[in-house]
Amino acid sequence: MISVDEYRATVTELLGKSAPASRPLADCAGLVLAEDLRAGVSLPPFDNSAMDGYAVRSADVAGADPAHPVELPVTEDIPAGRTDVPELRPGTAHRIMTGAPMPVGADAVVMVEHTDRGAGTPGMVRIERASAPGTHIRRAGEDVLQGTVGLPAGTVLGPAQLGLASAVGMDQLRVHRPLRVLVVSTGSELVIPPRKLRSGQIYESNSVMLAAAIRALGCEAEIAFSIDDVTSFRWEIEPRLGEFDLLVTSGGVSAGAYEVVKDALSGLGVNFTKVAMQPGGPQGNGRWNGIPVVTLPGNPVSVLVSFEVFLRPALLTALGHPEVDRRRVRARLTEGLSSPQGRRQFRRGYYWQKEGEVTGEVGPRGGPGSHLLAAFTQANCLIVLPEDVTEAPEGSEVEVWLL
Ligand SMILES: Nc1nc2c(c(=O)[nH]1)N[C@H]1C(S)=C(S)[C@@H](COP(=O)(O)OP(=O)(O)OC[C@H]3O[C@@H](n4cnc5c(N)ncnc54)[C@H](O)[C@@H]3O)O[C@H]1N2
Ligand code: MOO
Repeated sequence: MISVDEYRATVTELLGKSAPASRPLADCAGLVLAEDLRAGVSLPPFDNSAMDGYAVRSADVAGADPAHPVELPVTEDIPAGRTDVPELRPGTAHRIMTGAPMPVGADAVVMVEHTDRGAGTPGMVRIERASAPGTHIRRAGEDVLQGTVGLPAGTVLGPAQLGLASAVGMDQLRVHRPLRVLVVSTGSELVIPPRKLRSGQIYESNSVMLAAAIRALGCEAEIAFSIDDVTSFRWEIEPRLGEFDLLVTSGGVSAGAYEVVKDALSGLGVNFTKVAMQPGGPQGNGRWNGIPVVTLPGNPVSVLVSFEVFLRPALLTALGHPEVDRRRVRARLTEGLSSPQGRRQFRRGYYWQKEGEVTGEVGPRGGPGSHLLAAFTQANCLIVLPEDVTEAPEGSEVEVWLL
């Protein structure tokens, strides 16, 4: 048997790191920047008004207050987007909107609320507040300077990062290309909803879960199925391999008489092994026609736990993520648990933290059985019981991975 950590490292190495590729900005959410992004323009690109109001010379409105307003002629109107902004002559004001370029000659903006909005003498505005130099002006480059690194390589592209990329003029970004994954469920007992079940058949669930988990990381997933027949498995899957960066299968890897994945891929470059964990013991990995293959056991909970323990960190590494682990915390068990000697057990649990308490609590959801999928739907974490632990009493502290 191979250890969890050793197997995780093997799968991570197998997937490697995805090559950089250019993608439209709209398709980059959640992906990782592969190269430094230098700003093509400064932000703001020009001095502009932070308020709707009047651009003035501060000297012209010094001493203005509601009792002693200063009246100035309004000589221009500058909405945002105006590109020909005339100079402000001394003793005049320009009406200006938020985001509009500051005219040369103006050094302050008076908010419209501190004026009569031009409602008095036609063509004039009454300024009722003094304004120090620089008031309500957003300076060119105060956010980002042209030519500097706006986003370093390795940045995870969330809404703010994508917004900044667009703000400095990018329509494409160099990111670690998301992997295209072929997800194959195997089993002659499987039926895809809404077809009718016959006795002895079950509805398929692994491919739905795996595809959702893979897509949630930003990768692409396609689904295929195979009955437990080596010839039809190879016939269905082999011709499609070239379109994908990774093949993930479920089922057909343990010790029975019809282990389609094991029988089809043993000797072709895929190694089958047992990992010292529960669930998720029977595993396989390698290459088929040069394409990385990860074979997961068929039980649905084993599939999801194997994804969390091996595939998720490997895929995140391939995508260039700086952080590949779930957040891990210590929590007190609300119920005693037992675990097989020599295997790392991952139990489904629900974690919560009472207000004011440093250590949270965790209770199991469902037993250790790897067919108990409904219990997983009520879980928000995995409880980790190390290889040397066979009993974890109520009240003891355990490691918890927050999902
Ligand atoms: N003699 C032994 N038997 C088993 C061992 C063992 O070591 N010796 N290991 C057990 C463990 S642990 C697991 S996990 C399973 C893994 O078996 P396989 O990977 O070969 O998976 P299958 O037998 O094909 O399926 C297991 C179980 O899961 C259901 N299944 C499979 N695929 C799907 C799917 N896409 N959607 C929903 N459910 C699925 C399948 O019907 C079986 O009930 O082996 C144990 N046996
Ligand atoms: O190791 Mo199996 O994956 O318990 O269900």
